[in-house]
Amino acid sequence: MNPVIVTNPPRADLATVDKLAGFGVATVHEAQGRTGYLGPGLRPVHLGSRIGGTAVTVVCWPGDNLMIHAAVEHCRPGDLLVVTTTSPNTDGLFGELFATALQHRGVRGLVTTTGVRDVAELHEMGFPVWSAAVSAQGTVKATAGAVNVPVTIAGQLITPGDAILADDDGVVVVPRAEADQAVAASQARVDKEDATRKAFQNGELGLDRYGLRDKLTQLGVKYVTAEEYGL
Ligand SMILES: O=C([O-])CC(=O)C(=O)O
Ligand SMILES: [Mg+2]
Repeated sequence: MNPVIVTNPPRADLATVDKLAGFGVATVHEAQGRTGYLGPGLRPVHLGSRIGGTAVTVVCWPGDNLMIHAAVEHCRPGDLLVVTTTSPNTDGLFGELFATALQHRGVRGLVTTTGVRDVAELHEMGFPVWSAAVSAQGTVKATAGAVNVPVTIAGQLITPGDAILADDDGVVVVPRAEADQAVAASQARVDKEDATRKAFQNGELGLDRYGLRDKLTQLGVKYVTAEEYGL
């Protein structure tokens, strides 16, 4: 671990981030070729938020939130804090006091591979959090880590300034350089799904709409009566 704090990294355009957030995590993940999803291990502490922001990354040591304190002063309006640790740890590194400081700076939310606490207060404040755990376990402020360096969560690379989108389905990262392309691809997917939804509302089957009957035949799937099957 190289202890470093990187200041003012370039960020994705916030209007573009807001457009991406509006599409939702599943749509953007699909639209960018089923990449960027940070996995089912990161869950919203409270349901019902759909946000996007630009990543400020933090690498802490397990059970140590020193670098979150260091990161706060480098946060700008529109950012979203992304915290991970040098090895897996579910202690409650983050709570309402950090959220208060971040809200003051215009930070939109937190994504962390650790645990968080003060969840009732976080809910009351309207500060959205995605975490691996809820844990009251307290932590120390002792060990140097890093702020605004590239990190990997669930195999996905997050570079500071990338777009991070989060909703009830989880969290997805969109690389800064690919944000415009992801907007176009997501809009195309929404248009396609709008047409599919209308068709389903009219009773059309996915089997016919997607040409899946032939596929079933090709795969050797046979129709048999319940009697033939012995039911
Ligand atoms: O202070 C801590 O260690 C974490 C916390 O509970 C808070 O931010 O309120
Ligand atoms: Mg607290």
